[in-house]
Formats: sequence, structure tokens, C-alpha cells
Amino acid sequence: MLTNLRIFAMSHQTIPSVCINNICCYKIRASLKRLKPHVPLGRNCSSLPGLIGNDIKSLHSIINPPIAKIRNIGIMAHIDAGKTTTTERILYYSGYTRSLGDVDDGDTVTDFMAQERERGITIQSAAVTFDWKGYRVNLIDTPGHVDFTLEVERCLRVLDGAVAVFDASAGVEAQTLTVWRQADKHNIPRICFLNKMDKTGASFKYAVESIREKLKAKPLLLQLPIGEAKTFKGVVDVVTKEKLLWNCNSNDGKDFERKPLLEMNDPELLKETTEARNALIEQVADLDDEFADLVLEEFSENFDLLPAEKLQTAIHRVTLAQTAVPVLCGSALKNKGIQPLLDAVTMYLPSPEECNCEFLERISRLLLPFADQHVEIPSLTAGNIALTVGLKHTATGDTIVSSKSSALAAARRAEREGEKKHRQNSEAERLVLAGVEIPEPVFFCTIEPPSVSKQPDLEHALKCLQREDPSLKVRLDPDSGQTVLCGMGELHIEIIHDRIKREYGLETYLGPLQVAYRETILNSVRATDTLDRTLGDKRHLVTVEVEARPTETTSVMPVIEYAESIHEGLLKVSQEAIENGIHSACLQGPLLGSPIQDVAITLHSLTIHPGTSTTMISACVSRCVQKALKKADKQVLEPLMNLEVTVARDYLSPVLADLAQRRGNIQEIQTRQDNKVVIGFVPLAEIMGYSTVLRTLTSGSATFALELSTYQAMNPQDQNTLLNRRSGLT
Ligand SMILES: Nc1nc2c(ncn2[C@@H]2O[C@H](COP(=O)(O)OP(=O)(O)OP(=O)(O)O)[C@@H](O)[C@H]2O)c(=O)[nH]1
Repeated sequence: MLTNLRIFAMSHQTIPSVCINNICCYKIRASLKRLKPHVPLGRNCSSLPGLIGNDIKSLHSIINPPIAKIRNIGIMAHIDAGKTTTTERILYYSGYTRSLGDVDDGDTVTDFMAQERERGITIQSAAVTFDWKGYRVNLIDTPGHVDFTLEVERCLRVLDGAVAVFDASAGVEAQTLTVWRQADKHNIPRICFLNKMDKTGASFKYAVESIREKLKAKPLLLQLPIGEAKTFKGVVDVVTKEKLLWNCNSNDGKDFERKPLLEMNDPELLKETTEARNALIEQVADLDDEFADLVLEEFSENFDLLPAEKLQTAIHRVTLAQTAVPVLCGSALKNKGIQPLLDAVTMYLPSPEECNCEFLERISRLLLPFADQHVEIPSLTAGNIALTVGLKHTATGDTIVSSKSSALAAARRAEREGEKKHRQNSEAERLVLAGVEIPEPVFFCTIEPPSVSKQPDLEHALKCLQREDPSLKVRLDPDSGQTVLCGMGELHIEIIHDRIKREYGLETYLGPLQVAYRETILNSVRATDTLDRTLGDKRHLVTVEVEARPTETTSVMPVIEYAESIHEGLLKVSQEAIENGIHSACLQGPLLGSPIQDVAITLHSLTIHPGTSTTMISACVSRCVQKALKKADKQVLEPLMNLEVTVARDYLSPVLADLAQRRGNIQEIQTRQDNKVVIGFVPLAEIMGYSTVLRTLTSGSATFALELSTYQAMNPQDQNTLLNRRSGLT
């Protein structure tokens, strides 16, 4: 039987020493023995100073619950939609913390990195475990900033469900689309939470429409807001026809009143709710045959008689099938609507046994996360999320299996299943988890240690950071010998720089940030080359002829083809050597030394003298391919970004004028409440340092999101300017 352990690697620097953990572990387990299940461990917890922060109240979540009662969920959204604030409320109402943290005060549980607290943003996902009404919830708060897309992706792989948080005044924003697509890719059932209902400009209707239009999702309105913006005071539960009002006198939102809607008290609201409930029943019946039969057979005359539980069960099925998404609303900041959101998480999102992956864990050292603190536990039952440390070669995105034979069996099954291409959700797909998709880095810069003697320390730090965050790439510049960092954006590289200083105690120096260009060729060319070298008494002789031509499809990996006469007699080791040579030649284009994309390399002839080493074969092929690339007509490709700027009406003109100067191509200007949303494309090279410029232009009122769209050919004039600048001519 295959055993999958879902790995969520975190830097070992963030984990307290084993010694502390061991003591903690002993004490916690000792206290647990004396406790009945579901009794908060508050007193015992505070008697363990330094072990778990004083504000963490409940530890009974260490006991393993039945798998059906586990929910592994993530919170995802556009930057600033309120994920962290929502998470803080969730932790507070579930009894995990004793006081409410605030992102603006920098004292939240999940934003525990110094950089997160200083900047008020989430950078690294944080995992926390708590209980809600008999359910165990393992929750991950993910970052919203586009630079940390990979961090979101690595989380999605270990989740069974997600809560998508929206700013109700903005609806679907650029990064919401990105994370939504990622969740689609990983087949993650979702519920939507329209947050910030208290904010000026908040509109339930507008946000729901944007979910329908932009995400092409079918929203199931499980709630209606009572009031909006300043008047927002609660929600109506459409399924049960109850109103939930938060007590204005209770600051922390713990107390709220849940009452059935009555004709004599709320005739209008009741009418509106009944209509919404009838529409919901019809919508769910359209999507779920079992529910449709039930409604038609027993309740077609009067939907009011349909029990809430039957509707909830059907909504659960529809959510799992991902044919529609439940929508709830509230205001995390004003402490309204969080408890029903938690109810919805347990009611509608899947347990691990309802999702696509099978688990049965067995590992020697496991840690249970409490944000930045960890408790070592002896074992964990299926479906939970835990951390593990000390793995030497495993990186984010890997799947661990119990033995080689189970991995081989799974791979064989995957191969067989792969043949039956159209079978969806095949067993193989469930067994072998797809690795994370690593986005291409678009920026790079050199990094230097304070002294040569610190170079090994820097290499160690970068190796650790890369295992945790594969979107960070590190390479050596072959000409200067310098270490080069490649990342997703200015902020990404800045944070890495900062982490090297704080977590590894190394003060490093960054070179200027540069755009990661690519190159391609425009015509077919041939080249031949011979390498003849005698080393000792051995002669290495290779003669090769290659053709390089442009391809139609976009790929940074060269297409490799062989003339028929060569392919037949080629040894596997020689073929590997040839392909290594081609790949290494395509890593450094002739114009800027940037990777070559969209090329096919055909090997037309090859003669290898007996005894020639594979290194020499690679070297000769690589040189020959470089020769061919140099002969061809060449083109620089630059990263083109999707840009979305949200700006107050009054500042639209200066923003547009500025974008025109940056070679921006505006596609659309939308109106979103009182704001204008400018959507378009802009070359990455023109948008460096944009946040500062935009802040100045709009008195800090605008926000923007950037995402790589494609690599586009530069026009000859811009290309010449760039090449001259690089060669030091201008
Ligand atoms: N008016 C209002 N503001 C809110 C609400 N929830 C959060 N905010 C504010 O919105 C800002 C962003 O909140 P966060 O919780 O950090 O948002 P986030 O989505 O975690 O942000 P990132 O992790 O950086 O993507 C903060 O200033 C919050 O105080 C809400 O319900 N209403």
C-alpha cells in the first residue's frame, strides 16, 4: 500500500531546538492525560512559559480526531483582502488564542516573520491547528502578493478545501484570479467569504456578480447581508431562514444573536430570504440529481417544508463536485460573520477521505505547527497536516512514499492509467501527487557575501531557502563567477536578502536588479564543429553537424531531433551527453547570455572516435550549437506583464499618462465603485520601482498587481538600446 505524506517544508531556522520541543512534548502529554477531551488547556498552557505563547489557549487539538472530522483548509485571496485578519478571528473564536491580533498592530499569530509584521503582509504560509464544534481544522494562511505565488501553490497541494476571501468593495481582483486558477488546477473545493462588508463602497451584489463573471463560477448565496458599509450589522442564513446579529456592545464579536425570521418582526427581510432560499433550492437541484429527485418527489409544492439539513447535504455534494461555490459574507475587522464561516467550513468543505488523495502516514519525527512554534508528536492519523524536519533531499512539491516498491507500483499504475487518457480522477492521479508548478523568475541580481570566507555560508543559506521556495533560483555567472539570485519580483528578492541577514546572520550585498530577458532565433542555420583533443594517451575526437531553427510553440526547453541515420545506432550514454550539450548551449544566448527559447536543434551527423569521453561529446555539441545560434538572425524577448491598477477616479489621468511613457498597452478601463481599474500590459523593464512612483502619483490611493503574461519580441530600436547599454556603449 502506498503511503503519501504531504510535505510542507519550512526552514529549520524557524523551529525551536529539539531540546525545548522534547520538554514541551513531555509536559503537554502529561497534562493531556489529566484532561477530558474538549476541555481547554488554558491553565496548563500558561504554566509552560516559553513553550507556547501565553495567548494560545487550547491544546487538546493534539489528540487525533476521526478522519471524517478533519478539515485541511487554506485561506487564499488577493493581497489585503483580509486573510490574516479573518484567520485571527477564526483562531480567537475557536479558543486557540485569548486575544484578537491585528495586522495593523503587527501582532497576529500567522504573520510571525519579522518582515510580515513590519510590512503588514503575509509572505510565508503559516499553519495552525484548532478545533471547532468537534471538528479538527488544520488551516494555512497564504500570501496574497503576486511575488509569492509559489508559496500559495505549495500550500494548495496539501489542502483539501479552501476559503477564498474577497474585499467586498472590490470583488474579484487580479491575484484572486491567479489563486482561483491554481485551486482549479489542484481540484480544490472552495467557499467564498465576502469580507469588508463594513467598508465604504462594499457591495454584496457587485462582489457576487464579479465571482460569476470573472471567475466563471456559480455562486450559491447561503447568506444575505443585513445592511452594507456603515450600516452592516449581521447576516441572514438563507438555508435556515434565521437572522444573525452581532451585539454592538460586545467588542470582540463573540456574542451574537441567532433568531428565526418572523413575519411580524421582519416581513420584508423574510420575503427576500424566502425568495433567495427558493432560488438556492432550484439552483442546487439543477446541479445535483439526487437532490432534484428529493425536491420533486416530496417538496415541489412547498419548498418551505424542505429541512435545512437536506439542503446542506446537497450543498456539500455540489461544493465537492465544484459545480458551484457557497458564498458567505461578513467583516473580519468588525468581528462579524466569522462563526458562520467556520460552520460552513466544517459543513461544506471535504474531509481528507472525501478528497482525491489517500493517506496512511508513518514517519519517525513529526511536529504539529502552532504558527511559528512547534510541538513534537509521536504519531498522526490519516488526513492531518504536520511538519517534519531533518529531511536531507526532500523539497517542496515532493511526495514521500513508504517504500521503493510502493513507489514503483504507483508509477506502473500511473503508466497504465496514463494510457486510458480520458478517465478523469484515475486511481493513479489520486496516488501520485503532481509536483508544484514553479513559475519562471523574471528578475535577477548578483549577491555577494561580506568576505570570501563567508561564501560557503551563503551557499548553505541559499540552498536551504531554495528547498523551501523553489521559485527562488540560484546560478553561477560563468563569466564573473558571481552568485546570481533569480526571483519573482523586487519584493521577493528583497525578502530573501533580509532573511539571509536575519535567519543566517549574513550581511550580503546585492547587485542592481535586472530583468530576466530571453532570446530566440528567426531563421534556420547549420553549423559543423570538430573537437580533437589528446589527454594523456587517449584521443578524444568528435565531429558534429547541427541545425537550429525557430519553432512555433513557446518553450524554454529546446526541441531535440535526430537525423534517422544517427538515431539508430546511438548509445544511451552518448544521447544523454548530446542532450546535455544542447541544453547547456541554449542556457546562454549569443546576444545577452539569456536563455534561448522556441528553438529546435536537429543533429544531422555525428562521428565519435572510440574511447572519446561523454564530457567531450557534450562539449563539442554545445560549442557547435552555440556556433549555429550565433550565425542565425537573433531576437531579444522581454517579459511582458499583465498589469491591473486600481485608482481613485481623480488620479486616473496621471496614472494613464505615466503608463504611456512606460510602453504600457491599456486594454480596458473598468469602473469599480468609486475607483477606476486600468487593465493592460506593460514590459517588466519599464515597471521597476513602480510602487513608489504610483504612491507619489496618487497620494497613496492606488494599488496594483503584476503577473507575467508572456515573453514578447522587443522592437529593433529598444533592442538596440538595450544591447548598447549592456555592452557599455551608452
Ligand atoms: N474595513 C475593513 N478592513 C479590513 C477588514 N479585514 C481586514 N481589513 C484591513 O485590510 C488590511 C489588510 O488585511 P490583512 O488581514 O493583512 O489582509 P491579507 O489578505 O492577509 O493581506 P496579505 O497577506 O498581505 O495578502 C488591514 O489594514 C486590515 O485591517 C474588514 O473586514 N473591514
